[in-house]
Amino acid sequence: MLQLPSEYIEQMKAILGAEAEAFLASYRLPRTQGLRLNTLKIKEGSAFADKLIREFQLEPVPWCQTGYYYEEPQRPGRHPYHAAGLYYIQEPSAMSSVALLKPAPGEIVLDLAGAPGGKSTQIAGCLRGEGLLVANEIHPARAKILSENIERMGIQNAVVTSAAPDKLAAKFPAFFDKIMLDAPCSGEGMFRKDPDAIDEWSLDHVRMCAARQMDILPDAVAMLKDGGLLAYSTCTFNVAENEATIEALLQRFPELTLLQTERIWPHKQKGEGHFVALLKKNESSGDADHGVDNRSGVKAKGKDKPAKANKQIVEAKQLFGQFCQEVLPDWEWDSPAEPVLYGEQLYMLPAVGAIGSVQLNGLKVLRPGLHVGELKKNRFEPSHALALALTEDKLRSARTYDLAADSKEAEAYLRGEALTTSRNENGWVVITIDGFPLGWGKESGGQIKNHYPKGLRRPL
Ligand SMILES: C[S@@+](CC[C@H](N)C(=O)[O-])C[C@H]1O[C@@H](n2cnc3c(N)ncnc32)[C@H](O)[C@@H]1O
Repeated sequence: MLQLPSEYIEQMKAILGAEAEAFLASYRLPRTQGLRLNTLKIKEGSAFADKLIREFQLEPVPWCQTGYYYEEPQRPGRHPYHAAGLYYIQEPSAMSSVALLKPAPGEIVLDLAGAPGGKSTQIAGCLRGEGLLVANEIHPARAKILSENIERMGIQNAVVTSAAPDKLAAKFPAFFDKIMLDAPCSGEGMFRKDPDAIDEWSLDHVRMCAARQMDILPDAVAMLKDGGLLAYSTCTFNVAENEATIEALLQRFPELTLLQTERIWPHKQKGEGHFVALLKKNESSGDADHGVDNRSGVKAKGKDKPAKANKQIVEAKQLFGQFCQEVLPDWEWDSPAEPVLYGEQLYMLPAVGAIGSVQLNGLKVLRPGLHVGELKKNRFEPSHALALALTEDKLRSARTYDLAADSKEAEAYLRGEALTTSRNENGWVVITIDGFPLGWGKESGGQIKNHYPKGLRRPL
């Protein structure tokens, strides 16, 4: 049984009254674990989705259509399908906030406190490749993990930034249709998963978290379009960081209306616990759009760009085009995108909602759209992100080498080893498992050199 601070027990008794006993008894039960299918790669209701459900003995999460529970001893996070981005491991109650926000294809959405990426990848699934996701995380090391998860899930229409909320708000006033703020909190719903979180808990810490949430929220409000929706969530139970924070926010911003709140309790539902509030920013009567129209900004800058930079982009596009002819004949962009070069790295920035390279200037951007590849002295080297973004339709006539998920070869590839083939082909090849892309290899003379990123390789 976990040792809970007496002040925490008192707090929960004050909130829950007669229910507190059942709540406290939930600490004797094992934590709940879940995963969310990546609908950018697997169709809901498909034979493959059914196979995964059987293989990992998954049970549906009631509040999220793509969410499932799994139980020990299943370890889906260790399976090669995880490396292929077929699902995201996520605590089931954490799936509730995006389910309430309901991002829709074509919308411009911000995930303000995004790492490690549970909500961001769920939002991207809802957008289905159309629209734009800005996934932000203030802490650089955590932003890197967020960026890797965006890549693994094969998301094309996301920009990953690492900025403090006020810096982001200065760049994106009244810009987003929907904003998710999964706020840093005292994490009372994390105690079963991470007993160390109990040591960090104190009433002072709760007060500090509530104050920090009130620091971040005005920046979220500033970035929301009139008529836009804001989902605020925490994985904590106390009132100060939840209902009281929302109350203070409504007092300060009369243009906000509270539409709904939801709580998941571990003694009532199968989940570790979550709070979410959905707020609407009312339409203002006059100056409707305070958004910076950056389409014109991008164009103006485009004209001013040194000829050399434009020439480089044209060359980069040509090299990528040649590469596609040879390796990915069916490649097509799912939605409009603008090529951008960061040094030798070619990205495709979603041309949605007037976001442009100008607007990103001055921000730490880890991923300005899909990383397509690197230019290396008149040759093009494809990026890992490009492989992971390949869907069935784009792989149809691609050069591939398929491995069975349970094969020794799949394990060897994930460890970074070369593969031996009996075929006589040369050039870049997409390594797939059971038809899903896992990374790149380069084939020559019966050998496939391993291009799985070194940082992702599994130890022997
Ligand atoms: C609850 S976690 C986000 C989890 C994430 N939404 C997910 O679903 O995977 C809160 C995040 O807020 C970040 N954070 C901490 N202080 C912050 C601040 N002052 N402003 C914005 N974000 C902050 C933390 O680094 C952490 O990654």
